[in-house]
Amino acid sequence: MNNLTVLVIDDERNLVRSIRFALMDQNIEVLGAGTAREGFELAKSELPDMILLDLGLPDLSGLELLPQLRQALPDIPVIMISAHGDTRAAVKAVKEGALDYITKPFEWEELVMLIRRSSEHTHMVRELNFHRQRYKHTHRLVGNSPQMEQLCQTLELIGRSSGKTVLISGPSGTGKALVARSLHDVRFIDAPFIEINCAALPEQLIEAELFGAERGAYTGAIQHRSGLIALADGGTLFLDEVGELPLPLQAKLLSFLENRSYRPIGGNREIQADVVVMAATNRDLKAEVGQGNFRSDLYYRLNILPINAPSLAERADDIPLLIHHFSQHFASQEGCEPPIWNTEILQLLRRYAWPGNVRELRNLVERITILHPGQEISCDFLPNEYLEAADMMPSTPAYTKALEEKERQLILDALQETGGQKGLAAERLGISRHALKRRIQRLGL
Ligand SMILES: Nc1ncnc2c1ncn2[C@@H]1O[C@H](COP(=O)(O)OP(=O)(O)OP(=O)(O)O)[C@@H](O)[C@H]1O
Repeated sequence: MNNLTVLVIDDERNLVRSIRFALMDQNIEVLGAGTAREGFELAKSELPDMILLDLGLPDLSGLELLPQLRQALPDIPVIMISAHGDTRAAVKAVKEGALDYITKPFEWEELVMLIRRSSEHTHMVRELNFHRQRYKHTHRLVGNSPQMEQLCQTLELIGRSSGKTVLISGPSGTGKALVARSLHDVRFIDAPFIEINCAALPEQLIEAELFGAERGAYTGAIQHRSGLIALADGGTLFLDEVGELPLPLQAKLLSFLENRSYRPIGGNREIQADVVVMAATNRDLKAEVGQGNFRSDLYYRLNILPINAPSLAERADDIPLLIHHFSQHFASQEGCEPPIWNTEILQLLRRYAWPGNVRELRNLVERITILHPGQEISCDFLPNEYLEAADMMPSTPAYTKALEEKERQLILDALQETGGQKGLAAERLGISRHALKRRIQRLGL
């Protein structure tokens, strides 16, 4: 772990000393304060990575100091220290903004785990805030890998240009629709964003949807119908899956892109529309041109400002951040606690190939958040296909061995401390009994 600084606000000097001693070999520096006032001043001057705050202090109670700390230093997580029988107050503190609580006397491993978790949490929150500040308009796109930074920069540049035609390419589920929406947000404050999926409707309907139709233009057209281009006037028209557009309509779209005017079905006058056209495709349009499925003139007309949405495997560095983001999102949607993903599973998911890209990741996180709220998530929670696929991926043997060794030691310690009682040991490790059994078998213990 990198150097961390923890401020312990507790009037038991011995406790501060033993925490300092216990955390020494973890590279964690411990500062101590015996009163609320002293703690508050030290927190402001030293800006520790987290604060351990006792509920009972001589001047103010921990519950009284907590809101002051949250207000002055909202980025620093606070973990409450409670004595036995004081759980109710600790739970109240968590409701009022503390990240967690720990009960005296501590289990040192539990304390280290709590500190580690909360430091990861803070790190993620800071990363997300930093990213959102940097690219104000593209804040919907989560990720801070070099690929995403590059993408956000490109979006800011194109969004501020006067370019009116953009082609967004990339595999399915990489966020092309989100890219289009972010680009729209860079350029417009309050303008329509109109979307159509070219693969979802038959040819005749797409034509009527896009260009509109005059009354009596075809059977069933009993009144004049405005098209989506008219609705998008002054804003953006987003053509999703443009590669699926039938050839006759490709010609009509090309004519619109060239003249920025069109004729509704059955109409005899040209209508002007000031529209930014963003088209997205998961096909290789150039290859489609070669095969005669896509008009080359339309391809070149669309491809003036190309944007490439990278696959998730290409930007695996973003996976932990995306998992954190979606866990928070679904937990707040469901009104539950987000699950806690352990390091092992994050490593495994970084190595997985993600054929369904961010959409697949989002679905996985949704499922796990709903089924296992607030739980610590290890690889045992993953469907088999992930384990099998990740097993096939190369990982360094030294890494795998070190991980196994660590796991073996943790399990042996837990079993020894609980006199070999598997149920208790599993509880101590924060995993299910079944998961513990599987690991014992796998590690040949
Ligand atoms: N960088 C990202 N940050 C946050 N959410 C993302 C990101 N990329 C994609 N998503 C989410 O993943 C899901 C799929 O994204 P989207 O529909 O934009 O992909 P797409 O490339 O347009 O897919 P398709 O080609 O299948 O239409 C959406 O729920 C979207 O919100």
